[in-house]
Amino acid sequence: MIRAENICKRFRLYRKPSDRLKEILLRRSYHTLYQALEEVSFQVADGQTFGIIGQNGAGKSTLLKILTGVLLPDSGQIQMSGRVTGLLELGTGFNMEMSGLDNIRANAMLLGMSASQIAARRDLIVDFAELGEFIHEPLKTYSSGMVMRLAFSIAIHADPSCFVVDEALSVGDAYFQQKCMRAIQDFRARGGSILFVSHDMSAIKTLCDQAMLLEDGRIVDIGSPKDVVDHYHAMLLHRSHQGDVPVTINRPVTPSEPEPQASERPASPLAGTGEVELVDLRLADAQGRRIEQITSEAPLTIVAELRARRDLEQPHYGIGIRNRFGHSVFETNTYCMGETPPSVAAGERIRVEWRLAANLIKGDYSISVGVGNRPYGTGSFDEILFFSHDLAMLTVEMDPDAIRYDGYFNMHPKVSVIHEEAMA
Ligand SMILES: Nc1ncnc2c1ncn2[C@@H]1O[C@H](COP(=O)(O)OP(=O)(O)OP(=O)(O)O)[C@@H](O)[C@H]1O
Repeated sequence: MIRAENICKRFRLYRKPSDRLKEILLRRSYHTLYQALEEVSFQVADGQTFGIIGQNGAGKSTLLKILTGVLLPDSGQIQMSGRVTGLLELGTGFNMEMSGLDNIRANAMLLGMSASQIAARRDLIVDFAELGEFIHEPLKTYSSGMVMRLAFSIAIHADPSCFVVDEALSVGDAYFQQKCMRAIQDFRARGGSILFVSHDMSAIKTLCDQAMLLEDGRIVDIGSPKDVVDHYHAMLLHRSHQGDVPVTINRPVTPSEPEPQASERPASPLAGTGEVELVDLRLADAQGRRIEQITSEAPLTIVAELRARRDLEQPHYGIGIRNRFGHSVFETNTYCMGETPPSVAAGERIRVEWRLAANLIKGDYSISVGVGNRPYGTGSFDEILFFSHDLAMLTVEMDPDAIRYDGYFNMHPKVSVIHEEAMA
């Protein structure tokens, strides 16, 4: 278990390296203070996977360094039931002049392992790292992938109660990454907890039990991974928006407020300028009847009725379908489809009809809707006027006449089986 309460960390920033020396010699302040973490509190139960997300510079690495003991917080309390290990900055605590074997000894001691524990684990660490004869060579002769192998092997064999999984893992080759993932899954199955820091939002939603969103060193949201990732996406839209009217994120939950009951909680953050209003969203079958359930493979129509409160010179309309894990199974928009919808005048009402084949596997899906203006690049917009997930639900039932399959979609396969005598 990890309980972090009101963690604060400030860094001194110097304009020039020589200012540090001047500060000591002249006993005058030559620095400014940068608040990297402010009042960060959270809890990770044993066996839980806790995701930490946020943009570059949000404070994720600083928090991990504090949890692993690499940095001390300025204030705040941390309670944990054992040690937290992970890769962090590769080679923290490694001596590049020493051999792999000597580094195992030194690094394991830094992690708090006793001499007898190190002796007992040494062969396991060496075998897992698969460095062959390089284990006797100085680390300066290693590639970054080889350093990562050694660092991971030590960290996972150091009997942590919590393991940090972050982007440093991606330094390893595909074979070793898979091996690491299996070791992490075994660790979790034995009741270990995991702090997972990633920019891969699908992985956060799939792997984590809870997630926390950091922004400028503060917690912006904490809760179910799907909600927190949605909040993060809304924040990114907010950032990319160029229009005169700012995007607001309609998500009133903050960590200091009591968590609302699930039924009271807004389904997903609604991001937008308020200049386009969603009047109605309905799902219809081939006969145009309003539905909430459909048979796989049947034609589906999604109708979004919108009202513009201002002129939109280059409007585009988007649609998204997500499965119950919040994974996008399909999303597109009129810009990405090469369409050029007509401009819209203030006060005008628009009906956007999407006709799709619902060739999805049996399950529950949610519908997302977006409206942007002035597209650029491969699918970005200068202005995000409306964007929200989970606005309607759709249940897909299996078509009894369709093939049986697993995965997300029926890709309508055709197959040929050719015997040797018939091969060219
Ligand atoms: N030793 C340091 N001295 C001064 N400032 C620092 C130091 N370490 C981090 N910072 C600053 O603290 C802020 C948070 O940095 P941190 O590395 O924790 O962010 P992050 O969320 O991990 O970002 P990224 O996703 O890019 O890894 C940044 O603005 C960074 O410049």
